[in-house]
Amino acid sequence: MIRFDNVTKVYPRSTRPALSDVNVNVERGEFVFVVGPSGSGKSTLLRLALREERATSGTVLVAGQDLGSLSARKVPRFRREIGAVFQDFRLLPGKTVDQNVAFALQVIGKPSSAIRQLVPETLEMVGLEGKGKRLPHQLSGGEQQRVAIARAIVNKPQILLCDEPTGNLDPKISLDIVHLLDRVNRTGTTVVMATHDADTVNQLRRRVVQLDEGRIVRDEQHGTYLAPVVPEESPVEDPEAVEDAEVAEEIGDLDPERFGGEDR
Ligand SMILES: Nc1ncnc2c1ncn2[C@@H]1O[C@H](COP(=O)(O)OP(=O)(O)OP(=O)(O)O)[C@@H](O)[C@H]1O
Repeated sequence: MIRFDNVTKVYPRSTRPALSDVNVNVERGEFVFVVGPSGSGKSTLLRLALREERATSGTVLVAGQDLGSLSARKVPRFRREIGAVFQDFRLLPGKTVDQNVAFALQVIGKPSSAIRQLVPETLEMVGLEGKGKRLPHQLSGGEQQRVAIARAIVNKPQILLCDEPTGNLDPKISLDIVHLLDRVNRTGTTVVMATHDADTVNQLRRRVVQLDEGRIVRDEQHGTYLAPVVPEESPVEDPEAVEDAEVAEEIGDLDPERFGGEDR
């Protein structure tokens, strides 16, 4: 369903490849976590699969299409097969929940009778029944992400690509969202989710593809993820902060209150 053969991606004006000779094959119906530290290439992998970017070399095949030879004119039709969910939800702020989800169908010319049926059905599936008339700002973060998922799946895409969908949510809500994606997967949709979130990866025990500096370093069925430990920053490692501290000390030396200035 998604296949990368020897894929390398070097962004313009960049010397280091964002992805380096990546080979991965995601079968129809799989649920795959793409994990790795910041900058390891997770988003780049998803952008290539969505044809937002093109590979510098190698072949990207998605839903039977070779994306290297797909003309720009055919990209919109290709994207209809694919739902996408992002960390920042990307909802239309002036439209209600119903309208946000319906919009995804209107742009592809679905008749209004189908829209009237599909929108409530999908909102029920994501647990948002009764919230269709609200605007995005009247929802919690977790609920907004459910709207984004409803919008992504309302057209029943073959593939759902999710880039850090739980990045802005607290741990319990994140787990609810991942369980929802798991349910979507069980309806037959292939799901690929990029994440830093080790807890949710370890709860689900699905396939884990781990990237490091643009290379696949691990690919395990029923995998786990041990997120790298980021060393704590030393409070005085910034040279400007050190200079500020020294200046503050000098000013302190001149502080009249500290040196009997009140006697002057
Ligand atoms: N549009 C771009 N132009 C140039 N370099 C880019 C661009 N997008 C990403 N990169 C670089 O490519 C590398 C991989 O970035 P990418 O966003 O794919 O990583 P990531 O694993 O998704 O990171 P994060 O978890 O922080 O989102 C990084 O070195 C990044 O700086």
